[in-house]
Amino acid sequence: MKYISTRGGMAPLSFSDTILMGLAPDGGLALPESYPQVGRAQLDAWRDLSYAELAFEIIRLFATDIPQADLKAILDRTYTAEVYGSVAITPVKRLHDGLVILELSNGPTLAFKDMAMQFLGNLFEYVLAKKGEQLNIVGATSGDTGSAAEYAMRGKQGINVFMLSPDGLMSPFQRAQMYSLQDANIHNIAIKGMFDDCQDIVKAVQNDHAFKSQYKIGTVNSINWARVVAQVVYYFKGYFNATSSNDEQVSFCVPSGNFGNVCAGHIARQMGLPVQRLIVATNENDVLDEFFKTGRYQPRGTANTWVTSSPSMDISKASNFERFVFDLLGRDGAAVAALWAEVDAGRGFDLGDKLAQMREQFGFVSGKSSHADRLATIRTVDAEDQVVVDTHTADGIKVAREVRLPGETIVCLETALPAKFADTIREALNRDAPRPAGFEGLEDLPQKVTVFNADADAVKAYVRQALG
Ligand SMILES: Cc1ncc(COP(=O)(O)O)c(C=O)c1O
Ligand SMILES: N[C@@H](CCOP(=O)(O)O)C(=O)O
Repeated sequence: MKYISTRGGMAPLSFSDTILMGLAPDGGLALPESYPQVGRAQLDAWRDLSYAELAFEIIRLFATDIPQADLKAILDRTYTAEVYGSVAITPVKRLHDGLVILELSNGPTLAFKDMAMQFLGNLFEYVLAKKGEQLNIVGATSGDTGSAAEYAMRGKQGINVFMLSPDGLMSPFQRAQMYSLQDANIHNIAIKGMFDDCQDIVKAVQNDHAFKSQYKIGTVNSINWARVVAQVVYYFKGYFNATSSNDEQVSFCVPSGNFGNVCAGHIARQMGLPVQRLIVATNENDVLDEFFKTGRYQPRGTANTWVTSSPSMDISKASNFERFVFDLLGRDGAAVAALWAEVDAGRGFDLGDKLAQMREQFGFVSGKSSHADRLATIRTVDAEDQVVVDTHTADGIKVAREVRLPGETIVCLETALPAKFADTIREALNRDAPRPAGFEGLEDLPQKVTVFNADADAVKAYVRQALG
């Protein structure tokens, strides 16, 4: 399997080279030349596999340059009950009205990011050792990618992490999770701005080809194909867990910001997983909801991106959306490059003529949620089902209930645990969120962070100095 760029300007690359590359040299994102097709016989054979076995069956279709025994060993040591709290890895629970919650947040940092990031940490270690190389990651987070990456990469040989986060905008728990790490290979940089400013800096660093090659810069954001492919696995597992036969169809409702999670769902559907609809749920930052309702894609600047109580989705420029548009446009890289030139010029674009195709061929629908909706959903799920959900998962449940069709099975992706967003849970329920063992006193630990303006050159100077 070889990888190409969404902007059409990259010679095909192997899986291992793709995951070390980050952004493609033409500024696009990597995708496989085609999606492997999974038929009924394969689904039947996969239904009862363990999570690690299923991950192996799926990822080996994409990671064709890694010897199978090595890939299997990496996956066996990644998806364990010790790391994810149970042998099920991603159990499901059913709400009284039949909605299914797919638990993705039982990993070390209490968010769905651990599902792919733990794999990426082990994969980087393996690939770097084979190639005798090192990697310096410059990443961006709105709250959860950062801690998941730092926990997955801390102490790893040949890897340094420089993680940019929006200064003062993450929850106190999220800040403490990242900034309390004192490992020598972890560098936290708070940017005076929002997540989109951080991600713009990451892309500017990636697009400085001389700097990128001199300092061996890589990514852990969903820019990195390995993140997306590892997320494809839990759509298959969620489907098997939520159904009793491969004759059934399900829909997935996905709290969305950078579009990486639902992009993995789109790829699972393209591979042949029986997915009826992919429901994109946004918070008040509703650029994606606007797109799926009107076809108009108009990313907003920092001044028009709101600080909300589902802060990890405070994103107005969804990186992975480009991967979906590439498929929507029949994989025409030149057309994608032209659309993103419009985006870079601040004009956005209009694909209103493709609305029917988005719904019928690709199964996408969307909805949005507000602070009041979030609080109401947290309260009703607690009262009716005795389950406390986090603010982002609540956005998904709200939208799923709003758009659900008669008889439709909707799997709502749980993207974080409520302990990470304690203030809003207290506001909704008038009591504290349950806090998993091991996180007592987290916010009282000493913190280490450097603050910069949203300036790519300042970040590059910091990286240069830190690497000596
Ligand atoms: C808790 C939580 N929910 C939802 C999202 C949105 O996911 P995505 O950016 O993959 O769309 C994020 C951030 O990515 C998150 O951290
Ligand atoms: N919500 C994310 C934003 C970055 O998303 P990614 O999937 O591209 O890493 C976060 O928590 O940082």
